[in-house]
Amino acid sequence: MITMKDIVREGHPALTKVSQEVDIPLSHEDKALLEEMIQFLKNSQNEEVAAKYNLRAGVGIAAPQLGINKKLMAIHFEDENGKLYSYGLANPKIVSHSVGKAYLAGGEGCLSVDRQVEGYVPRHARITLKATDMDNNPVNLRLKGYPSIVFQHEVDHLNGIMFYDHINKDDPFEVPDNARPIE
Ligand SMILES: CNC(=O)c1cccc(C)c1Nc1nc(N2CCN(c3ccccc3Cl)CC2)nc(N2CSC[C@H]2C(=O)NC)n1
Ligand code: NI
Repeated sequence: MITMKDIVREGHPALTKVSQEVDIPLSHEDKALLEEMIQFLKNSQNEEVAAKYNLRAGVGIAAPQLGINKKLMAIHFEDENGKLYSYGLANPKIVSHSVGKAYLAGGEGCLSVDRQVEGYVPRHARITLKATDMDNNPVNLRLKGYPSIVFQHEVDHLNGIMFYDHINKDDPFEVPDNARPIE
């Protein structure tokens, strides 16, 4: 099972590299890795399991965070309406996005960053994302709100980008024009 010792932290080269696309259909190894990544997210959100294995809670994780520079990422969470987002994705690509921006009012956290980095992370408000899922099916997702932010955070990891790269250095809490806060 994946635990915090498997997650590389800031300064590890895997986090700033552009990862490689994976072959489709997925190899057994890549599919198994996606399954393990989803299981980690479920474990991290379960109070008992997280306490037992000292896991930090996350709703997304990308293979570079495990030191593996492959374009593989996992997302697992329920939104406020109880809609389940649970995906193991290969070669995700943002194919279109809104002009408008959005940001998490609470800022962003990352399993590979062991410190609080203050500031708003401006991102596209809405995105259309294409990818291949764990069963080798094409996925075409139109996302907005919190899900849109989470998917963008993880796609960034596959391109070697950390959330704080987006924070305005002069004014971390500057609200970009036509940006909306996501509570
Ligand atoms: C510094 N301020 C903050 O962190 C921050 C502060 C306030 C609000 C938000 C909204 C913040 N921001 C933020 N909160 C989260 N979680 C909220 C708690 N939750 C969780 C916790 C416990 C059980 C189950 C669950 Cl579900 C896990 C997820 N996650 C992310 N990110 C950035 S996008 C990828 C995602 C990620 O998984 N990071 C590890 N950001
Ligand atoms: Ni992260």
